Amino acid sequence: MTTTTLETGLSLHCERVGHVYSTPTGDTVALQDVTLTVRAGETIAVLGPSGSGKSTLLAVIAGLLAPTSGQVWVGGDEMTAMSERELLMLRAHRLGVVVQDPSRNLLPYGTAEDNVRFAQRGVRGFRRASLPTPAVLLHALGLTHLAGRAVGGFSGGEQQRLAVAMGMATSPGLLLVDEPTSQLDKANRDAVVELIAAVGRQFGTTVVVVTHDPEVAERLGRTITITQGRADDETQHWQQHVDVDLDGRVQLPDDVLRMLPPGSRVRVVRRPDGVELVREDETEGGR
Ligand SMILES: Nc1ncnc2c1ncn2[C@@H]1O[C@H](COP(=O)(O)OP(=O)(O)OP(=O)(O)O)[C@@H](O)[C@H]1O
Repeated sequence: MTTTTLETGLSLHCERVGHVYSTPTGDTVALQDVTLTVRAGETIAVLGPSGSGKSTLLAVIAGLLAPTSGQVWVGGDEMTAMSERELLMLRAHRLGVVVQDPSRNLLPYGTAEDNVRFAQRGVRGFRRASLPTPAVLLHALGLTHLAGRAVGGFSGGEQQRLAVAMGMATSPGLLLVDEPTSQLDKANRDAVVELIAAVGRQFGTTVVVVTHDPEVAERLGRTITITQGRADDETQHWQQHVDVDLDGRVQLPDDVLRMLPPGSRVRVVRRPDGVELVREDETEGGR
């Protein structure tokens, strides 16, 4: 039987992650209580304005920055409990990072193929044999026709696509991409976003894309919004803790109150493990 050592998508979970930058002029709270979950193989966008904490969050998930509070799990392993050596191994073999500004990811005098090969240089032994070849990666990013061309002359969109190919070169389980479209026109932006989503699907990779552009986020499926260091992960809303006060009252979360406005009538359905609140429509009200 042939066994494959290729990484399949890794799940990601951040639990109450916070980060404070301490400088001689004072502290900046960049992240506060960020809790989010990304399923294995899922592609998501982290959307937020400049200064909201997106790059800090990406650096924490990439293991490049230790959060000042909270925990991060990648593929079920607690990253925030790892030694430097373990983190190094995780970054080398299981994570792919594409930093902002594509040229910072590339060697300008090499060809596209050289660049991908260079990104694979650290992978040795039996794992090396199971990596996708430069030709396969360049094809996945629509760059086959440029494989032998020096990347110094590439357009912005071509450089960005190659940067993604390099991020995927070690066959990571989790690909982190920082602002992949900030320097592109609309047509190139849409093409790059579509290709990022497509390589995620093709290789089963979990992909997190940081962007300030709502149209980019929209094209990537699920969006986690980050504002002033706080993340709003809509999937977390499905499970939220509320307290029953001493008089037996419960303060419902705002989004639930929009479904069940104050004064509305609800049916309380008893379940073995709790209760369910079901809105009674006007027509059902008298039943
Ligand atoms: N090395 C640092 N030292 C001090 N403060 C920092 C540092 N890096 C970021 N910050 C501050 O932390 C906050 C979050 O910055 P971050 O770069 O994570 O935001 P961002 O959403 O990625 O912004 P941008 O899109 O402009 O890169 C900002 O107030 C920023 O000024």
